Amino acid sequence: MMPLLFSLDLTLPLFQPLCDGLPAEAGDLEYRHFPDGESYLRVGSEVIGRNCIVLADLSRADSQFLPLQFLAATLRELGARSVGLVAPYLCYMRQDRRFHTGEALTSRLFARWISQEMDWMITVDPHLHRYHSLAEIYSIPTRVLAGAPALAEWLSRRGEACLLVGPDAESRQWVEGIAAKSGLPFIVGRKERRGDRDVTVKLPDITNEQAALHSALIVDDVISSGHTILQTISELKSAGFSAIDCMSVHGIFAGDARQQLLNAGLRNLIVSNSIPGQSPAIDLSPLLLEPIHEMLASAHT
Ligand SMILES: O=P(O)(O)OC[C@H]1O[C@H](OP(=O)(O)OP(=O)(O)O)[C@H](O)[C@@H]1O
Repeated sequence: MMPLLFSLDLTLPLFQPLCDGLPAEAGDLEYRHFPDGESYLRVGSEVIGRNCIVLADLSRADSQFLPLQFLAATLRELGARSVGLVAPYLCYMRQDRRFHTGEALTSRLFARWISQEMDWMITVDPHLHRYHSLAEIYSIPTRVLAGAPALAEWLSRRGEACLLVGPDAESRQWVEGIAAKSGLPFIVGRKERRGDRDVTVKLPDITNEQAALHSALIVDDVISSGHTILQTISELKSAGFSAIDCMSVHGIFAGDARQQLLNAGLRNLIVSNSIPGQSPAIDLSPLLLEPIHEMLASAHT
């Protein structure tokens, strides 16, 4: 029997491609709020003995997490055979240690709560910095997919020579992967973060050959406040680059970050459809289909 695909938001750009591609039956879910703001959920589909997949946008997790947990727990109570989570963007990964005494280790707490309600989880390029794998904090089977091949494919379709630029050491993995596929040169900068919106990015010396390209493409995993990219744009402008683009797997764009980046002279802002509402150029659904099948198969064994 086909799996059931549920989401609290049926307008998520990945919902229909996953329904069609898996294929999966769209789960019938009523989700609304009571006048006091509390969530009301009612599952209309018969879920007994069925594999259920929940597609979730976690880019605004503080309002999205509780209804997600209500949904997963309800599917389980109603007799679902398994409940798996597809969270293309995985939130709460940046507080991966106590930087100051007494801080909440939110990455670990979030992972514990998700692991209590879900049987498995698939995500794309989670911010793994001081953790080496999700298994350090998630106790359920997880699968991490790399967005870089999809980014590289977009780049090869565009066919414009450019210098690939990673703003910080963490971005090296994506920039290097894309450079290997495209044969384009790359550099990686050094970032110092002093606060949420207080970062400095310093790029290494740029060779004459690299500068002669005039076109640069900044590659990063996630854009939040946009300050990492703003700093990188400023460095590239000082080095004489006239066409600056930015490509990121996850475009969160907190506040007016998107507009600030465009005002700073960014030519194109290329993001995937992991998060709704950003005119995505890169479709992640082809990446997700096979891993979801594999998770469903292993949930049976
Ligand atoms: O748009 P912004 O608000 O600048 O945030 C996005 C940046 O933050 C993350 O790294 P972070 O600076 O958290 O570094 P980390 O690898 O030390 O966690 C991420 O890799 C981006 O580079």
